[in-house]
Amino acid sequence: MIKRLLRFIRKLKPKKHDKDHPVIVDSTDPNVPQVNLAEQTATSDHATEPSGSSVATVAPTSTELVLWRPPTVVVPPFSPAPLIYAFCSRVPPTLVQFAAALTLGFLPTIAAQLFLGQHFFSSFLRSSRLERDLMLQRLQESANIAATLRRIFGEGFPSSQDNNTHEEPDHPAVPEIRHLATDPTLAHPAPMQKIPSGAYGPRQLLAPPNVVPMPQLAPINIPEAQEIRYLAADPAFAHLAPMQKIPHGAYAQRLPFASLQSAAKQQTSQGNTAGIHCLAADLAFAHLAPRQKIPSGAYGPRQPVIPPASVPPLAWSGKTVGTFEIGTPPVPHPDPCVSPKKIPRYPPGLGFPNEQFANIPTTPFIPTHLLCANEPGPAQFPSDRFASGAATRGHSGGVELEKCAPGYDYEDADAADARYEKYTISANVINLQAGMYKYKLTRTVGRGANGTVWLGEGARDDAPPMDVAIKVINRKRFFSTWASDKELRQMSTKEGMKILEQRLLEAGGWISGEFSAWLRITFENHPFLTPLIDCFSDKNNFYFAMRYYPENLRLRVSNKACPLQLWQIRLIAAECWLWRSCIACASCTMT
Ligand SMILES: Nc1ncnc2c1ncn2[C@@H]1O[C@H](COP(=O)(O)OP(=O)(O)OP(=O)(O)O)[C@@H](O)[C@H]1O
Repeated sequence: MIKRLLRFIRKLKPKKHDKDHPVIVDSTDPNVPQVNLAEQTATSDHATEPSGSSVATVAPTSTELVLWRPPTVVVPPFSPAPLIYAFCSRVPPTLVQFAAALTLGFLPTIAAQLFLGQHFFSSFLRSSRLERDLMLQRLQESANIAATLRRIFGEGFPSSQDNNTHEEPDHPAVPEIRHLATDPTLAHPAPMQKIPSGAYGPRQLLAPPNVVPMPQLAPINIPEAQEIRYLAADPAFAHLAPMQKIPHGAYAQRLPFASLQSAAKQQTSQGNTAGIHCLAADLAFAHLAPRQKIPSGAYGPRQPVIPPASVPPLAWSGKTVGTFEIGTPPVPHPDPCVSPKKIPRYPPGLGFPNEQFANIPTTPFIPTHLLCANEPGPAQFPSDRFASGAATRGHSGGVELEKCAPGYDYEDADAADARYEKYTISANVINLQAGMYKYKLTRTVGRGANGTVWLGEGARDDAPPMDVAIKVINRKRFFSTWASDKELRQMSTKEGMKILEQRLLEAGGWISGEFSAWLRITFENHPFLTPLIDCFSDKNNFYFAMRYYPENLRLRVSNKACPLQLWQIRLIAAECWLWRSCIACASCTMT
């Protein structure tokens, strides 16, 4: 009796569904997304019936691997189902479907499967719609990143179509998900990847990937934010790099961009640069989120990586960079035994040089005061510092710098250490000496809104030379960009002087702001912005010395000797974009 019962139950058991079997989709069901239907019908061989019930033979796609598929049945063409649907429009469609299946002669169990399947299918689709919205949002962010990339790298940057072909070939996730699902050591990610149990058969141990073994290195404590870089640069995991670049927790919360932005602002105000890195990585790889939910540690502890010999040292002559880094590494002092040069606390003051500029009138307008970060505001600013009568006109086109106001000892200022001392030009090389440092400026490398950047070699007696870029801001030219010609011409009047005083304060405030922002960047080891090495001034110019970068991003990308991968560029672009979007807030806390 029991045996007969078992045989009967076995008979009732549904047949294992076959991926080649057709799927019944009901286009009248509001829970079935029309997009999917359209895609399926467009890409598959199918017979559509007038009622909207269609039978589609769908080739499995990468998305289907994570989709739960309802049990499948074959619906013969010209089935009476449409008629039944038409007459029973008041009955819930799933029940109608159940009845229809029975009418068509299906076993009750299969009909029931269809009924249940419909429920599962619709509830799954609801969650999948969320995924799709998320995906759309991520795509939008990707588009923004792509726009940033194009802004940085110009039109030479591959379009999004090229991106897809490089980064996401047809079905890159399929073997990966299979591996994860079948690998017992990684079985724990499976539930998060929505892979139904047994979807890929019994889980089997995979052979280890064929990679060069890593030399055994002492484990080091790598901050979370760098994990992504190490993982991708690690030869043992290089095969995972195109798909697996997710730092720990990056997707714990999937943040929309606005939240990312405010989180970045918060991290910035706390000086947490590692946090910003993490957020940037989240942004850069968010498009992978729906498919990539691999918890940290899934691939064992990360190891530091010795850079390939082909990676050239970036800037410091005679020095190699210790690890393969994408962003701005902290600038090492040329000689670790020598304590870094003290950077002046305040920017040098704003004055007028004894130099000829056609647009500057000869009326005496002689500021004698050095502007500092703690300068009093305009109301308390001593108006007598413009010693209109005291100026001596050295020549027809310019004004001379007056001596410092009595009581103001320039030598006492922090900037005094680094003050310009010698300035000679020989054989097209400009020699500068500022404190213990000597600089040889050989050529200009760029021009910005406020000054010119020179390439130079910086040296001090007790340390090896280093490449530096020196931004030279000419005082007079700089000030003339703050005060209009008309305002400068009015300086003989009291009102005109007031305006100029205001302009002078604004200009000094800008220099002070630039200076304090740079100091903060330097002392906080900012990940994306270059630190200040030295800062000094003379009566003509302000000098800001920083590390010299022989390549800009565009050149770096096209450098064939040490090419950047698309994901690295993507990360850099995300960092730029995120940083740019919150720099306004950052600068208000910087200055
Ligand atoms: N550290 C550096 N190493 C190499 N080249 C540099 C460096 N800094 C600047 N340059 C070059 O000099 C150009 C001008 O730089 P600068 O910082 O003056 O630009 P900017 O930000 O437009 O100026 P500003 O800050 O006055 O608005 C850059 O476009 C770049 O080509």
